[in-house]
This record gives sequence, C-alpha cells and structure tokens, in this order.
Amino acid sequence: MSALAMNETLTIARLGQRGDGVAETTDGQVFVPFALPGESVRAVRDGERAQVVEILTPSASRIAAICPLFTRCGGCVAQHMGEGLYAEWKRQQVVTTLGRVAAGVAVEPPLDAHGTGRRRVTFHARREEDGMRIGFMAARSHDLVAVEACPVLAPGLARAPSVAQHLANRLGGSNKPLDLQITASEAGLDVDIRGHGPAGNALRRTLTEAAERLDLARLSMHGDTVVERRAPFHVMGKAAVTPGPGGFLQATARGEELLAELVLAALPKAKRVADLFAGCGPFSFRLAERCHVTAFESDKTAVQALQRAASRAQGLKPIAAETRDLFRRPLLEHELAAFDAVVLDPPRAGAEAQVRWLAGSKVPVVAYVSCDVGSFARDAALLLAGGYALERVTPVDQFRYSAHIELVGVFRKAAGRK
Ligand SMILES: C[S@@+](CC[C@H](N)C(=O)[O-])C[C@H]1O[C@@H](n2cnc3c(N)ncnc32)[C@H](O)[C@@H]1O
Repeated sequence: MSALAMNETLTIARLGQRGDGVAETTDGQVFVPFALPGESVRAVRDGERAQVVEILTPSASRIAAICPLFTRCGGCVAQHMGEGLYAEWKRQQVVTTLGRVAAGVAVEPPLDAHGTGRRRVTFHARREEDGMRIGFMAARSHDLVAVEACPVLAPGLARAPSVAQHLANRLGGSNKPLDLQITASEAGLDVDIRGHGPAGNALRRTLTEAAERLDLARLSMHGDTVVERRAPFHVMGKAAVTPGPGGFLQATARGEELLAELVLAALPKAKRVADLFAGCGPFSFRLAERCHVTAFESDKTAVQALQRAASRAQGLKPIAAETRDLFRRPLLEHELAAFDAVVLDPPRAGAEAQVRWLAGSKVPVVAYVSCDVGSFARDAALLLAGGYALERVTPVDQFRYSAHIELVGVFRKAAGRK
C-alpha cells in the first residue's frame, strides 16, 4: 500500500462487474472488495481501491461465507451475497453489456447450474521453504493460498487436494510451478499435469506408480497420456464420451445439461443442425436424439473423442464431425444452407468470423451459447444487423460465487428476410 493510503468512511452504491462494492466519491469511483450496496464501511483507500477495516452498517443481504478461506483465496468473490442480490448482480452483468447493442431484450433471471458442484479443479503447486505447497492463487497477487478442501467442488473431487499434494510431492524435484488439473469422471479421477518439462522414463515410472497408489483413472502430462488405468468417461445423453486428456468440459454436469436443454428448446422443429465449436459433443449427442447433426471443432482430439463415442452410441440419428478452425475457415453461405438450425458455443473470444457469415445466411434459428457477454454482445450486433431478432437471453450460472456468467441467446430470422 502506498504512503498515500487514507482511512475513511465510504458508502457503497452498487456492485461492480467483478463483485467489488463501488463507492462514488468526489475523486471518482472507489472499488471496495467484499462490501455490499447500502453498506457504510470504514476503509483504507489506495488510489481507486480500498480495503474494508470495519463494516459500520451491514447490508440486510449480507450472509456468512461458506468457506473459511473466503476473502483470502482468489477463487470466490461472492460468498457474502444473499441469494437475491447475487442473482440480480449476475443478471445485471448481462443486461448492462447487452443493453449497448440490444436495449429492449428481455434477460431472464439466471438459472442455477451449480448442481452437485464443479467437476474440474486446477491446483497450482510450487516449492516453498517447507516443501511443495498446493492451493489456489490469492486475489490480485502471486501468493498461493494453501487449500485442503474446497466447498464448491463436486463430491467426486473430495480427495482432489490430497491427490494434488501427493503428485506435487512426487514432482517436487522441479523448481517450476505446476498446474494440476483434476476432473471427476464416471470412472474416477482424470489428472493432467502442466508446467513440468517432458516426462522421461524415470518420471513416467514414478507417475505410473503414483496413479496406482492414488487409484487414478488416467494421468497425463500436457495432454500426453502417461497411464490410463480405466478410460475416464462422461455420460452425454445416450453416449459415454472419453474426452482427450485435459480437453474442454463444461464446469458442472448440471450446467452441461441445462445449456443443452436450452439449446434443444430453441430448435423444436430442426431436422439438420450444425453444432459449431462442438468440443467432444455434449450438445451434438443430445441433439442427435431427434435430428441429424454435423459437428465442427478445431481440437482434433475432441473430434476423435466425439467420433469414437458416436460410433458406440445406440439409438441416435447420424452424427458427422469435422476438424475445422472456424476462425480461419468459417462455414460459408452455401455450407450454412444445408442446415435449418445452428448451435454455436465459441471460446471467450466469440465467433466474429463465423457470425459474419451466419448474419447473411437464411438459417432460421441460431442458438448461441456464450461464456463471455462482451464478445456475445459484439456478435449479437452482427446478427441483429443481418436481420435476426434476439428472442431470448437466459443467463446460466455454472460458476457459483465467482463473477463469471454464461448465457444462451436465441436468434430467429423471419421467413423471407435475407
Ligand atoms: C466453450 S468450448 C465449448 C465446447 C462444447 N460445445 C461443450 O459444451 O463442451 C469452445 C470450444 O471451441 C473450440 N475452439 C476454439 N477455437 C476454435 C476455432 N478457431 N475453431 C473451432 N473450434 C474452436 C475449443 O476447442 C472448445 O472445444
């Protein structure tokens, strides 16, 4: 903190996008982590940020955090918000950003997609004076907060901290910081280690032995399988899918289900659907229960996982899958003409190149699943300019207690519009 730090009373006017309380002062906005609207707080200010020293008048919406590490660990920012305040804060993030391009659009209250909790976690590990430490990064700092348990994780990850600690100890010869990504699959824990150099034979033996001892389903380094004792899998509709090591998965099983339900509800009459940015197929498999699906995805391993699972699944309509970079090679007009609905679920950057082609297409309905409201708003503006109407926006909250929010937007083009 600088020598200019001041101790003063601040009144919190609203919540910012990241969950900080925001006070309006004569010097401009001041961001106050863990303070709530309506509260008066005594705080130490440093520039445009302030730390609470004492809450003078607590908000009626303040609740007790569920985790003793809350405020130290950088993973959660919102455990102190009561349910109503929390849901409205998340909804407003969508309303505010989207309002710039689609002012009148109805944004529904967020759907709670936490379910039984997050099915994937990444622990950081690094050497400290007393040995290897595993944990999460503290907020706005390079400090590591030691974590022995995390209440937002699904029950299948209950032993993830001790697994991460054991593996970090085994890898402790390296001074490099490591990331240990652990996923709870139906066949047990699926671990991908990043940050370590390539595994030589000796290290592979050590890790294979550790996987036995920890009863892991699979252990990989940088996406390269070291040992697969049981194929990890996830049930997606009528398919059992084994994603590539470290491959993308929605954060919670409930989130994946809810997103798929919203997508399916948007296209009740579709017969031929393009699933863009399809990953290993969570939407494709559910769509294929009633329509023909063509999946496009740039990650070859994900496409192979989808194809393998499709070849084994029973009772589905045909699913074709193609490895394709949709930023560089979006589907063009004549290709889009083969579909009566398009689903897209791009990474945070959005799908500008693809959406430019979609905007000029005649595809009657587009279900856009987004993990970044900023890029969604930019892409939505292109679709609106192309003659689509944004019918509905449903925020989906898979990342409970974080500032993150996802959404499904349904766009429809009236018949006859070009
Ligand atoms: C948010 S994930 C969604 C995946 C899948 N729909 C799901 O629900 O699991 C985004 C996907 O886009 C893929 N992707 C990223 N860049 C891409 C690109 N340029 N072209 C095609 N796919 C891309 C990623 O590999 C990832 O699978």
